[in-house]
Amino acid sequence: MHKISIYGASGHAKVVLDCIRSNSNFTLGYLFDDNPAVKELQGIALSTASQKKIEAYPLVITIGNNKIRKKIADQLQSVIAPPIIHQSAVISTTSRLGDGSVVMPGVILNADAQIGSHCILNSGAVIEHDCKLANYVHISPKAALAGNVRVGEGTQIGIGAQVIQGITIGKWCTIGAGAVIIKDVPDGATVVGNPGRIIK
Ligand SMILES: CC(=O)SCCNC(=O)CCNC(=O)[C@H](O)C(C)(C)COP(=O)(O)OP(=O)(O)OC[C@H]1O[C@@H](n2cnc3c(N)ncnc32)[C@H](O)[C@@H]1OP(=O)(O)O
Repeated sequence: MHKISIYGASGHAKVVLDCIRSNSNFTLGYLFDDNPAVKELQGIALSTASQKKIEAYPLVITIGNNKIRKKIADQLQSVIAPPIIHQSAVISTTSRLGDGSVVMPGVILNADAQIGSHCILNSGAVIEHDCKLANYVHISPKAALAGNVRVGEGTQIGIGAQVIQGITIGKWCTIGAGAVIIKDVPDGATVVGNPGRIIK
């Protein structure tokens, strides 16, 4: 079994811990958090993030906010963990997942999809064939991307949102909960509703 450390004692971390527990290849190494006031998560004691401990095992950054996850990843001098995949996820053998990415229960990742590093594919998300997601993307629970969708770095697709086939969504966008995206979305936009409209 390979030890994996996690950085960020958050609610998101609890689900990543479940993913680690569901996977016979991995067991928990250290658990870190920036906030010295946080002492434990689910009864697991936090470790002091000394460089020696940070480097001891490959790391997954368990911070849901995409910008903060990127900031921490840029700061840390550590080997990043291979993708952590809950055993209930259905992952095409022809798809690719970058290091530091996490795949929550019930995800479907279909043929030839390519997922960057430090991404979150959250519970029950569907990522169809040939989708391409850049680094630090978060696909929230039950969101669905049809075939050939492109998603730029740091973008969050909100819970239950749907994106039709062939759409390109830019970098650091926010797609609102339940939005239906039928047109390309420029970098940095916030889009809500059905059909999706830009509000920021
Ligand atoms: C495991 C987990 O928990 S993963 C986390 C999953 N979480 C999500 O998916 C959250 C997604 N976030 C949202 O949907 C948010 O509402 C956002 C980011 C789109 C907008 O948030 P804010 O920037 O704070 O916008 P705000 O709440 O001020 O709303 C602005 C306007 O958009 C509307 N609006 C906001 N969100 C939505 C939405 N999802 N669908 C339709 N309209 C919306 C508001 O009603 C408001 O309209 P008004 O100006 O006519 O009053």
